[in-house]
Amino acid sequence: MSVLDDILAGVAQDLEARMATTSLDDLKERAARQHPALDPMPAFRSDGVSVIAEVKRSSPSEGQLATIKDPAALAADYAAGGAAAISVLTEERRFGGTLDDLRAVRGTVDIPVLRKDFITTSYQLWEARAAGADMALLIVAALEQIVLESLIERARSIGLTPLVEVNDAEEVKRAAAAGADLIGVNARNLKTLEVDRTTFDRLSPLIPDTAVKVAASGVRGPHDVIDYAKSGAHVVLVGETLVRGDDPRASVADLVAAGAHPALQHRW
Ligand SMILES: O=C(O)c1ccccc1NCC(=O)[C@H](O)[C@H](O)COP(=O)(O)O
Repeated sequence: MSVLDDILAGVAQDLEARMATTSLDDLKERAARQHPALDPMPAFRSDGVSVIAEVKRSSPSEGQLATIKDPAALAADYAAGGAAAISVLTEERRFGGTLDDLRAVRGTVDIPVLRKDFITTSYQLWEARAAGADMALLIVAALEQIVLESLIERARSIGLTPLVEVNDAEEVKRAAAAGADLIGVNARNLKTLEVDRTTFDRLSPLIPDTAVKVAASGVRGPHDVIDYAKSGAHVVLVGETLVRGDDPRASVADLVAAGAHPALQHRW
């Protein structure tokens, strides 16, 4: 069993328990009471490299990373540092995240918020919107093509922007065929946990020019933002480096400043 299979099995059990206590109709009512979802794409398509800063307590690869008693305060620091969006890990068993974290972050920042989880059903998309998310992660490696296509469509229909994650050339083809326009290349192979920062450089040319390209994982500092930008990244998604540092606001600001260098302007 791969790490991803193991995570998905735990997520399915936890999902079953939530579905037994909260009906889909209830989620839809809560979603209807939320403000309309924010669109992250204009910021992602603007000049410079945007930063998605992640609230991440622990991970299968590293174990505990940071306690994060107040995810909303951390997100506020990220926003003050210039983050274009906040990613909130809501998976509990391996990442120590919750939907309450997402709700708290949503209640504090006015930039788009991503639900980072292992989504395989439309119920989880409704949970995301009901908690105030604007974006939802869809991992190609975790989904049959027909399910990927229907979740992209469902996400959009309820106002969420789907971030479609890939790790190899075949998955890029599948994401493009499914109509994804926000494609994240994860340097971390979710089956082996190996991080290979060259993955983005290899896959970037295969992503349609019309899509926003996100480089996820393994960003240790401004030099990695510059390297990813030179390979065509419009956005970087950063977790571990930010939660391990002493000053999240300054760390985000350093990444944003690196991505704003005039030599790295987008060519749409
Ligand atoms: O982070 C992990 O160990 C991990 C393991 C298995 C599935 C997903 C995992 N991480 C999710 C992510 O995609 C990262 O949190 C995100 O890209 C940020 O990465 P990093 O900056 O390296 O923390």
